[in-house]
Amino acid sequence: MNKSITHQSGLPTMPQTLIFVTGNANKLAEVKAILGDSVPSLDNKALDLPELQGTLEEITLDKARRAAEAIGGPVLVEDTCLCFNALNGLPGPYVKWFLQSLGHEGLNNMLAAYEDKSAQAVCTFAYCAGPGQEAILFEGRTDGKIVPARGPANFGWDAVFEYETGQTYAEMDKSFKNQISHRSKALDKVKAWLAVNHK
Ligand SMILES: O=P(O)(O)OP(=O)(O)OP(=O)(O)OC[C@H]1O[C@@H](n2cnc3c(O)ncnc32)[C@H](O)[C@@H]1O
Ligand SMILES: [Mg+2]
Repeated sequence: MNKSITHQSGLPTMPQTLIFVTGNANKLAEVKAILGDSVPSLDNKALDLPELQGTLEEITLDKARRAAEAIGGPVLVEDTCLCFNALNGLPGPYVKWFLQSLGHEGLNNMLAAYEDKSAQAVCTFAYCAGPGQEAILFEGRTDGKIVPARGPANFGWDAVFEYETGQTYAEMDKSFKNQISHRSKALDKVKAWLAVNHK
């Protein structure tokens, strides 16, 4: 079994609306585009939840727990990491703060001392059925490399993450990004799980 998905059999089906808690409008747009009508009861709430420091699993589980407490019902959250292989996975879950402080150029400069510019984009969704319930994780990873910024700069580090096609995420058609991205790989697993467990 894929260790990033923890299936819980025998869970009751839950007819309530599932709330995707994110303060990030770009994430929301991609999630809607990828899921389409496959999860008809999905709604959104923009909360900027405090995020624990730790491994990406710990951070996402804690985020889901806090979101379920805030919403009082079933929630979906996700945390996105950008992991530089030369830096043993850093900045990882802290990329938001590195990007905010250093910009695209700074992210490139972090790798100036290394020949290895390879990186992984990692998306971890967590589903939590409600306050006090254990969350379930769904992970997707896409390999790429860090390059000087190319393409529109309106979504995070899209402009510095180059995929194997030679395009950065920012240079791609949105629909192509949504076929190969870390987020779409994680959402494939979410979709399959929700189809069985959340009707
Ligand atoms: O409310 P939440 O969902 O937490 O939204 P956020 O923007 O705070 O997102 P994260 O905590 O997951 O931080 C991830 C950082 O990576 C950025 N990011 C997320 N997904 C991305 C993607 O597909 N392409 C480029 N940048 C992305 C995002 O803008 C943040 O700077
Ligand atoms: Mg966040």
